[in-house]
Amino acid sequence: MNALTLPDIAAQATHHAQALTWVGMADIALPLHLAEQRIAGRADAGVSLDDGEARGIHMSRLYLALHAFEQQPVTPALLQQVLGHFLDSHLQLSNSAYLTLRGEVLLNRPALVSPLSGWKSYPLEIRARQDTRGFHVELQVSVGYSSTCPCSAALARRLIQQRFSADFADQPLDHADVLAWLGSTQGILATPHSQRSTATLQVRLDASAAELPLLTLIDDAERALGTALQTAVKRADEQAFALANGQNLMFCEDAARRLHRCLAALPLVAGFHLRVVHAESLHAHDAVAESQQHWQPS
Ligand SMILES: Nc1nc2c(ncn2[C@@H]2O[C@H](COP(=O)(O)OP(=O)(O)OP(=O)(O)O)[C@@H](O)[C@H]2O)c(=O)[nH]1
Repeated sequence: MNALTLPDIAAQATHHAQALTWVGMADIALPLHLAEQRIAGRADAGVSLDDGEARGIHMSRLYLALHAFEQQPVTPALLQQVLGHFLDSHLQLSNSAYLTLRGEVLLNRPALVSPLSGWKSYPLEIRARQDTRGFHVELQVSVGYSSTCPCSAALARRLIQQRFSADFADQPLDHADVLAWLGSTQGILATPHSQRSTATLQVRLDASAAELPLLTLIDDAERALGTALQTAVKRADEQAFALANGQNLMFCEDAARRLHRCLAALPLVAGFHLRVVHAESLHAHDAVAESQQHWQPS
């Protein structure tokens, strides 16, 4: 029995004519080349079914077109080529093609002070679309960082001032006594709260972008925040991290504004959306801020 003798249900006419917005496959396992590494990816591949009379699309044609990612790094040109295959293999059926790739890259990050390094993971998503309006590609990546509450820091400082005032009332200030007091927990009696935080950055690339600016996006965002999560940490690194947090006190609004400025300065970015989530240690809920520029949800 060969393909010619097998019934092709997809090619039949349907009894309930209706065009469909998206038809395809979700969560396909797929190796991807990104950031000069091979990662375990997942793909959602689909097309619109504009011919409402046609029973179905040809799933295998979309699936086989994904093989192109096995040999080459993911670039806007490759995404456009694969979407072109989706449409070419669905002539008269589909006007729009969609592809979402998901995965995470591991980047080796140096410690702040010690000569150590370790791996940090960055979840990412790439969404591409080819339709009558043209080719459209978005890159999304999540970046973890630390945020120390500026209000909490100010309140802690006030308590320290009050304790200082009480402990050194009615006595001349002695340098050695003050130094010892500064190093004691009864002197520095309050600390501000910090939280592990996440920025989810989505950028829509300009049509002329030849590469996905994954590393630039991550590096620039971490630089803008100043308190990226660390990997290998010795005490010297932890002390440097404490200093970085103290010098970068951030409400979620502050983090969002820093990142807005950072994304607005990136070349070949036509629009962006960002969302920061501070998983509060003061509350049992999160503090969240969003910002965007020239952004329409896809
Ligand atoms: N359209 C459609 N196909 C499905 C679905 N679920 C499973 N399939 C199967 O996907 C398989 C591949 O479909 P096609 O790409 O049309 O396969 P084919 O007819 O051998 O390939 P072509 O000759 O290229 O059309 C078929 O065996 C379908 O039964 C579904 O919900 N919709």
